[in-house]
Amino acid sequence: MSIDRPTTERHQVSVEPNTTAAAPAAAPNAAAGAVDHRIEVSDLNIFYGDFRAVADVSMEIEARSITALIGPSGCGKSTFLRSLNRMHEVIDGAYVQGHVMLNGEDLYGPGVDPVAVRRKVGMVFQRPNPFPTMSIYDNVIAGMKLNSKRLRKGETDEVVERSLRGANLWEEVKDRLDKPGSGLSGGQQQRLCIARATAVEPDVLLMDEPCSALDPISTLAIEQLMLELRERFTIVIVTHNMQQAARVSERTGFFNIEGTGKPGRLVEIDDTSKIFSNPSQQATQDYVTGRFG
Ligand SMILES: Nc1ncnc2c1ncn2[C@@H]1O[C@H](COP(=O)(O)OP(=O)(O)OP(=O)(O)O)[C@@H](O)[C@H]1O
Repeated sequence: MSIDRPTTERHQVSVEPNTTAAAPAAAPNAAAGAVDHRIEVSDLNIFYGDFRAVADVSMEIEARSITALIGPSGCGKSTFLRSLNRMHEVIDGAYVQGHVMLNGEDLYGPGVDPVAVRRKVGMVFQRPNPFPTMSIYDNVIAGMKLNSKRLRKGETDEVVERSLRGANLWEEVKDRLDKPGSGLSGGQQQRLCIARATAVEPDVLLMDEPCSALDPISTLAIEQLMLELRERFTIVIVTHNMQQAARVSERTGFFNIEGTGKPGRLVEIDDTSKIFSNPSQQATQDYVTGRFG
């Protein structure tokens, strides 16, 4: 889409799901009575003007787990992901019909402020996009500043350290926090973007092909980080890399498209191990075994 295209990364045949990522029966650290950050999407249709890009999606996204969205190019994965924090609305003429519930609140309900939605539902993009001239420190607190709260230095120091530690970046940058974020490697920049997204303590983290611009070592670091972050956040990731979906996610949703000009649809969503070994739908089987896409 006009949103970033994937690079050369393509899915492979014969993907072995990583059973170590198997879904815990209950959210790992969901305290009794705590609000769980589960998402319920019902009858969601997403339009760019007259064009319906995504049709009739209903799904439940489990709290504090990783849900991967896979499917061929143009089937609407990024569009759907962006609709989960109303990010698609930055495109003129884009709108949705349907409901996205988070913590019992409809993110599309009357009077709901999209900026408030994006505070609860953070996003990490395909290409690391730290503010280039801003220091590492200021990058981390950029979102908090936008939220307009006046912050004391002691407070921000604490947030910066906590967020960078949480993104497994602290040790690498603690001695150069005043240097520009653009001076970091691609993988470090992506971890900086994750620190920035988590600094505002969102409930949900959306990741749109977060590793597709990274080398294998940095990819591994981000995947490891995702497994740690799922203890605290509900994570939804779009990926073209089926091994990645199998390695990190507990649930996988397969989207498909019948042809050019047709809307993308959710074919099925299930436990990742089932999607890759014994999916319910033939189209899913064909896709995960590399017969098309
Ligand atoms: N800004 C836009 N205006 C109009 N149509 C758009 C826009 N962005 C995306 N689309 C269309 O919406 C459909 C879904 O695109 P989307 O990028 O969400 O699919 P995708 O599955 O994420 O694709 P890819 O894997 O190639 O990134 C496509 O037909 C695309 O051309």
